[in-house]
Amino acid sequence: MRAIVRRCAIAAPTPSRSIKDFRCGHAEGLCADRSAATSAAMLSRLLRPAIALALPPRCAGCGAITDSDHRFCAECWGSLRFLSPPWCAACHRPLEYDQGPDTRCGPCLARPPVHAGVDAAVAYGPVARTLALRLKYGGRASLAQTAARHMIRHLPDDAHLLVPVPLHRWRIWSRGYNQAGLIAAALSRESGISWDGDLLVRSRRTPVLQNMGGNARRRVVRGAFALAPKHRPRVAGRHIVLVDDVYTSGATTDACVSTLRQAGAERVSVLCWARVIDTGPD
Ligand SMILES: O=P(O)(O)OC[C@H]1O[C@@H](O)[C@H](O)[C@@H]1O
Repeated sequence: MRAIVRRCAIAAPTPSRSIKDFRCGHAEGLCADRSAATSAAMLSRLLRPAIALALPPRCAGCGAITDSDHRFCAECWGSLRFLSPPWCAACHRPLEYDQGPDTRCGPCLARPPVHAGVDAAVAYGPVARTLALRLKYGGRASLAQTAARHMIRHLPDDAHLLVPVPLHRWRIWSRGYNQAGLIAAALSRESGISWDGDLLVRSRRTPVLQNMGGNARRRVVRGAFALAPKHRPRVAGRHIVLVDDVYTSGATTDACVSTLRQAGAERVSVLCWARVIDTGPD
């Protein structure tokens, strides 16, 4: 886990900012004209009190007014389950009690994972779900930063590159953004580690996974991801952190991890906002 959180005042290297990022307000730090940037900063300083009055910071869970941005109210905060050890040595699924550092859970013993660990800030529950839905379907881009601030403590120290789980281009077209890309960009700003949202692509459309069991999910996402040969040098021999909003069965991230490993990535860790913990068998 990340011992020291590095914070950057300016945007981290973003080799692949695309139009969707600009639409979502992620263009800070890109202003070429210095005086324009200064004027914009002054205007923003002047308008801040009025904006704070009209649009006060709100809890990401229930919408109650909070004292600052990216906070939860006391009730929602208290209901979040932050994930930490004891957990399975391979997939970090929480264990009921500490059974030693090398203990693996049943699913990891039955099928050794392709990833180098799965971490999530919180267990999937009502508040975690609300944040994820508002970010994904409600256009609340700033919630990516709220999520990232809680995910960063799980960022591996030796991570080289953050790669979001991609959406198919038609889904980007209809939604206007990739929620995983927004989280990766926010994590990049907070940690200083670069992200690349164009490297991995969803090369074919996949149905919405809701109401599907793990096996069905695996079937529909198998072979759905690709990495162009020209991008291989970016991942070869690297420790990649794959970023997503929600981890349910792991079908989506496993398919992405396999693609990245086939492209030469040395290790691929998974980092999500929320993880569904009690997934039963199919
Ligand atoms: O593949 P699993 O982990 O089952 O489901 C999680 C995926 O399903 C989507 O809604 C999420 O955004 C995430 O990409």
